[in-house]
Amino acid sequence: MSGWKIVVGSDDAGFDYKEALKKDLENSDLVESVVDAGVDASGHTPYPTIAIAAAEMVARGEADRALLVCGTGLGVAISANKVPGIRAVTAHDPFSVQRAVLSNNAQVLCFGQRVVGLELARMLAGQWLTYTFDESSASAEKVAVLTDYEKRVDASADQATGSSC
Ligand SMILES: O=C[C@H](O)[C@H](O)COP(=O)(O)O
Repeated sequence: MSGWKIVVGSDDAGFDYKEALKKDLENSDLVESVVDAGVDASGHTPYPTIAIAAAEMVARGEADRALLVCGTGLGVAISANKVPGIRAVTAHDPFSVQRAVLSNNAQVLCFGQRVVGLELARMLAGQWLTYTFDESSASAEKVAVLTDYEKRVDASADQATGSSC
């Protein structure tokens, strides 16, 4: 592949880290493009708005991955996980970041600016870029349980509304 297409986003509590991580991503050979879903320096958009917008970009295939920051990394993860097809995690240690991709095929990584040091966050984001989920791994059938569940929920919603497609 030519490089990751990444969308970054944060609320005001994660803005400084989002800016620093965005710069790192823009300078990485492993990254093809970086889109910034906000906020800007004076922005006060609530974290769910930003996280959902970024996760929707991933769900639509406009980005491969999202890197999201709020105060704890929890709110952006909860929000991104509301978007069908998205697996978002908060991870502040190297093993969890690695397994988020290799075990869970998570497309969204979330950090808490009030939780993790900036240099550790930068290092973790750099490592995150080196991992790719192996669709032939034993983990794939476990992740498929999630996608199958989402399909079933979708199908029952369609049935309830009488939609046929
Ligand atoms: O998860 C939420 C985030 O940490 C957010 O940045 C801060 O939210 P709060 O102001 O409601 O604590």
